[in-house]
Amino acid sequence: MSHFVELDNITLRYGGEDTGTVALEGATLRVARGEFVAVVGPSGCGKSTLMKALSGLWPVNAGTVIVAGREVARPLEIVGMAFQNATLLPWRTTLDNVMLPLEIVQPHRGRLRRHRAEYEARARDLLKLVGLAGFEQKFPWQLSGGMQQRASLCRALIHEPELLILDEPFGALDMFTREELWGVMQDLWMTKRPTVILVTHDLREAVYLADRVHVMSARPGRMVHARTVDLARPRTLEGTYTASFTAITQELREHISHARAAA
Ligand SMILES: Nc1ncnc2c1ncn2[C@@H]1O[C@H](COP(=O)(O)OP(=O)(O)OP(=O)(O)O)[C@@H](O)[C@H]1O
Repeated sequence: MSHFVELDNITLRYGGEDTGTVALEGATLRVARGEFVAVVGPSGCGKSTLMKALSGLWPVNAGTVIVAGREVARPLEIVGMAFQNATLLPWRTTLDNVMLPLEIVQPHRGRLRRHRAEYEARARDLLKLVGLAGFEQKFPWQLSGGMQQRASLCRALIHEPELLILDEPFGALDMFTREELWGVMQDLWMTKRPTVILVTHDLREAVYLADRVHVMSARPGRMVHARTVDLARPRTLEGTYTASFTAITQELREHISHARAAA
């Protein structure tokens, strides 16, 4: 069966052959369409690098990257991204920040002028879904960090990307806000069903959100363990304290400890 995302035996090196840093070596990851996958691993193991390879932002030295049946050779347009910092443009309102990808990505770019009302309604719907109704005309600096991150999730989804890459999107937030946004993210995913790849340091976050969690080795990174999370959805915060949930986080923790010790 061909998967929506196929990273096969990737090697990626920053810098020259002799002096460079080998960030990934023999990394393989397959994700089916509509799946939610999390990637965890020791610090500096190459998680963000894997996302750069996947999105076409950085070319690989060996191996293949295939998304939606096509080899990735340049930055992908069917991808939405959100990072640790919300990176909203301070001079744009929340609504205009969310609509930004529509000004860049085709076919929306060509349609935006004539169909602005339709697109604006889509942006307002998304903002409502994440609890930001009424904040459309506020500027980023008038929002809390958690609200900015909600807006950045809307921006990542506005062009209805088939693939959503989330690199530590909740990492800079306090624990309560982070937990709240897990629920928001789960709702967004259950409503829109994009394929999601989430990089995180937080094992509770990974298990709460993902269908499957992949553990990477220390650098040079490759996949060393995959754990299916077969807990019913929608998942709840209370559920993260049950024995079946903590058994999974514990198992993942042990794999990460081994990966760190082997470094
Ligand atoms: N642009 C770059 N040039 C040179 N080396 C880089 C570059 N980006 C990352 N690296 C190195 O590649 C390795 C993997 O980095 P990467 O950011 O992918 O790890 P990570 O697993 O996401 O880290 P963390 O968990 O700390 O966020 C690290 O040793 C890092 O220093």
